[in-house]
Amino acid sequence: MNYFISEDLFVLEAGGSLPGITIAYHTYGRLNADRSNVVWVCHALTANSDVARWWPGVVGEHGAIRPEEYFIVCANILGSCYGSTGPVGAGPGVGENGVGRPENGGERALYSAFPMITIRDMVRAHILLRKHLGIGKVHLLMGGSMGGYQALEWAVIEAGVIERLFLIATSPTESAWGIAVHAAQRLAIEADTSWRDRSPEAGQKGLKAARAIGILTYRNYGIMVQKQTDMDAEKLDGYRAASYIEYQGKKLVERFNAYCYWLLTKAMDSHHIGRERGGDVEAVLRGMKQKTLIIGITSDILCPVAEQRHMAEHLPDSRFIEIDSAYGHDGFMVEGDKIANHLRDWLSAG
Ligand SMILES: CC(=O)SCCNC(=O)CCNC(=O)[C@H](O)C(C)(C)COP(=O)(O)OP(=O)(O)OC[C@H]1O[C@@H](n2cnc3c(N)ncnc32)[C@H](O)[C@@H]1OP(=O)(O)O
Ligand SMILES: N[C@@H](CCO)C(=O)O
Repeated sequence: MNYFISEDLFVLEAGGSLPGITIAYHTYGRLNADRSNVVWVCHALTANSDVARWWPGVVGEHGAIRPEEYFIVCANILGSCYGSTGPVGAGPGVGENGVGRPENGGERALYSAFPMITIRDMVRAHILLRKHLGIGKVHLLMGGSMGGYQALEWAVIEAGVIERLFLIATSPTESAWGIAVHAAQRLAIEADTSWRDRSPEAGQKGLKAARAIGILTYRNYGIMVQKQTDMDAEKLDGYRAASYIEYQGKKLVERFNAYCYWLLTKAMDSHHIGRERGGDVEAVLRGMKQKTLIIGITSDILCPVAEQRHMAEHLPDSRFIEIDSAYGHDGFMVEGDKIANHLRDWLSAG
């Protein structure tokens, strides 16, 4: 893990500011002589900069994007808890779920006093890092779900820097459905009596419930019935599906923080590539010149394929592919091999 620190005032889109920011990031491979082999990956809500770990089929030694060929960068998003500036502080020593203390002058936690951020703020932080790394062109910018939100924004903001795009399970605006899901998740966090305590443990029960709500939208009816149906017809309690959902909530609490989750769902709600650009999403898409691969997952109930098809219809130079996966929205991470095959094929077509 590397850390980039910018000591300049970072003015936020919604009106607040941060006195400086820290960005935690991973790189894999080497920049080639003419700096033309950069692949930048934007991660989704609860992932982190170690993309080779969470997207192994797609990025890494055995993936479509290999460090032998590309200089791969992935940065932890602003507002998260994996080392970048966020509600629980930043820098080495801050634990993933915010528990721990910053070392080496790392930033202190602001908790609920942390200002509102948007997807554009995340992108502007990535741009600072891009410049710091001496990268002039990004050959391929890619992301799924909220990672795709950042990729789209970045491709609009720096049209001359981003050469190609790969977008999966994502959309040019947050849908009313997504906003409603996030509102329900924040209600769960806010209902926790420890919420807003000035502690990294605040809101953990609420976070568990919020993740449980999220899982219902990251999966779907089919996979739940297929994997979690009880065979014991005599049961009256202790069902597998209930235990699965509870376990998923508990697992997230061990690696994520309620303040960050609350803040990042707000940032997702703000996603709209037409904002301050005339409001016309289709016109903004038509103005994007990058060669773009778009993948939708047929069973995705959070960002349904209709959203990706809509993007493909308006982006001037795109290839659109639907993949079948039982996993729904999270198929964008689980189906690494299928995704890698389409990505390789698209990249080799030039
Ligand atoms: C630091 C890191 O961990 S790096 C990766 C961190 N995660 C991210 O980056 C975010 C993106 N990743 C994700 O959202 C997820 O990891 C995904 C989508 C890729 C895969 O989800 P998973 O939870 O691993 O898969 P799945 O839904 O099949 O659940 C499997 C887990 O549920 C458990 N489980 C399955 N059925 C049940 C049940 N009935 N009751 C209780 N537990 C159950 C399994 O034992 C397994 O546990 P484990 O994760 O401790 O091995
Ligand atoms: N499972 C994903 C969902 C959001 O795309 C995550 O936790 O980041």
